[in-house]
Amino acid sequence: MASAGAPAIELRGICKAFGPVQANKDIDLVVPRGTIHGIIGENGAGKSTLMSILYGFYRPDAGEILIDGRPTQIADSQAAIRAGIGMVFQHFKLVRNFTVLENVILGAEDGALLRPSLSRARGELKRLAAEYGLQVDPDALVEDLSVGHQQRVEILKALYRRAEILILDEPTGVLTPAEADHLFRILRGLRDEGKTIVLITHKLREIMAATDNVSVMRRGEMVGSVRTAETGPAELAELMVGRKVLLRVEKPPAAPGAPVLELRGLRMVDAQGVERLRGIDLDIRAGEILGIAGVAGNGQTQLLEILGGFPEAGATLSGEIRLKGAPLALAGSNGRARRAAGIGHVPEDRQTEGLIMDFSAWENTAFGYQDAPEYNRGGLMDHAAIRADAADKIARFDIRPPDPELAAKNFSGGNQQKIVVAREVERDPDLLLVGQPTRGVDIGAIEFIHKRIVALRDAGKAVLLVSVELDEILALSDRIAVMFDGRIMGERLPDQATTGELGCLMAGVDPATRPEVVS
Ligand SMILES: Nc1ncnc2c1ncn2[C@@H]1O[C@H](COP(=O)(O)OP(=O)(O)OP(=O)(O)O)[C@@H](O)[C@H]1O
Repeated sequence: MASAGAPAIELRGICKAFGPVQANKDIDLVVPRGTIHGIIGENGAGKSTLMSILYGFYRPDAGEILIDGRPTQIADSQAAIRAGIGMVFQHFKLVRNFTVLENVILGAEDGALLRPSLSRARGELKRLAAEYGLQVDPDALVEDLSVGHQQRVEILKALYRRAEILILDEPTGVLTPAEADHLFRILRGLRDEGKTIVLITHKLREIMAATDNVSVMRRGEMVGSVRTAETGPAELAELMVGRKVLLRVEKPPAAPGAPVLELRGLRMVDAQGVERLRGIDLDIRAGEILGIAGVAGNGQTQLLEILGGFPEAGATLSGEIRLKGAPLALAGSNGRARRAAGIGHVPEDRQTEGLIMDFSAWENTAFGYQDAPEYNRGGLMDHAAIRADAADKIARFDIRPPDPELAAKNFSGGNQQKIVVAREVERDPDLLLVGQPTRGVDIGAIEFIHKRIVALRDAGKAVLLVSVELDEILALSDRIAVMFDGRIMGERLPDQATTGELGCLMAGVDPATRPEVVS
């Protein structure tokens, strides 16, 4: 039995070090039952480490965990599940070629895939889905589901295991705005049923909209817990970063010059014969930021990959790309050749495309630019020069920990992103391609990355920005193009576009022809 009135979670004096890095220092945290509790903090502040301790992935070096008032040892994730704790990770842990039902029961029951238990499980899954608004077809293969639906499966998996506490790590990073709204409705529903939710996010908007209380971490320490109703974004930002943060982008009006990138009739058919780009015409001028808005999966990824010089294997391309008036090869190119031509590229997925995760930070800062004269001496790569350059970038971008020898995989997500941005922006490219530049990045670093992108524009460079964050598109872009189903649905100026209008274009509806759909 739970002690009446005891908090769902209480952490006392939790400490955890990774070598010299003290990821959690003497952390206390109280999460009352039946509440949504936000955890915020800069990249590398120790949020994921703390939640991984609660979920049994790491053993703390010191400290105590109480669940419902009872001291509880959580040696592994099975123990966490027994204690009623479920976790939804940033990168889902589903088996892609299994059905929803198979994924939900996998590991939850003895003899998991036996028929009788399968039919019982199906009934239970349907009940949970109906009760919490988590509709999803039990027989669909996970690989055929949208990201939002895959996340529902993760939540259903936790509920099926009778989780009373649900931890979500950056759950909206991969969702569309509509999917994110739906998720928060679900979380409020779960809270109202008495469940306890812990939400890690970098988005203060989500903290303000969805949480009851919020705790702030900085550099491994817990610096404060407050009731959400009694605080605001500016105060939270300051607590997180330890200084005032501008929550908007300051930029002078653009002064566009000659076209840097010209696309004419760019088409791409993938190896399965699906037409992903259906004739893209775009111009980007020197000194301007063109933002491409759109729901993920409408061709933005393919566009960036082609421009960046690594189109999907087996794709057929046609059309024309010109960089400063000179034609660029469509296929048969590569990222190094594109970079040498003056195209910098911050890919959408830093882990698979932006970094080599097992390589050190210093090696990664040269990735794609190995041929640069300053990195080579006497026909050999000059490791000392690359290391010195990396140390300089680490200092100027405040990458933490400031250790050039650390493998990319051992940096937190936001610091990994800074390594990629530092490498590409510092090269002063004529055209910078940026995909989701601030995904998983804290607000201090967002401010910094946005400033660097604007500075590049002000130095007369062209920027192509792809982001699923409409706020980011609106804040940074000088012009906005909306992509839907492999086409440009329309172009708008940011100060003339409403989010309703952009939302319509993102859903494939042109408000110019159907004005009744824009409120
Ligand atoms: N397995 C590991 N080995 C070495 N260092 C690690 C490991 N896991 C985390 N760290 C370090 O511990 C610190 C805390 O990382 P953690 O991932 O908990 O931060 P976070 O607050 O979740 O960051 P982010 O918002 O970027 O996800 C960081 O300095 C990170 O580099």
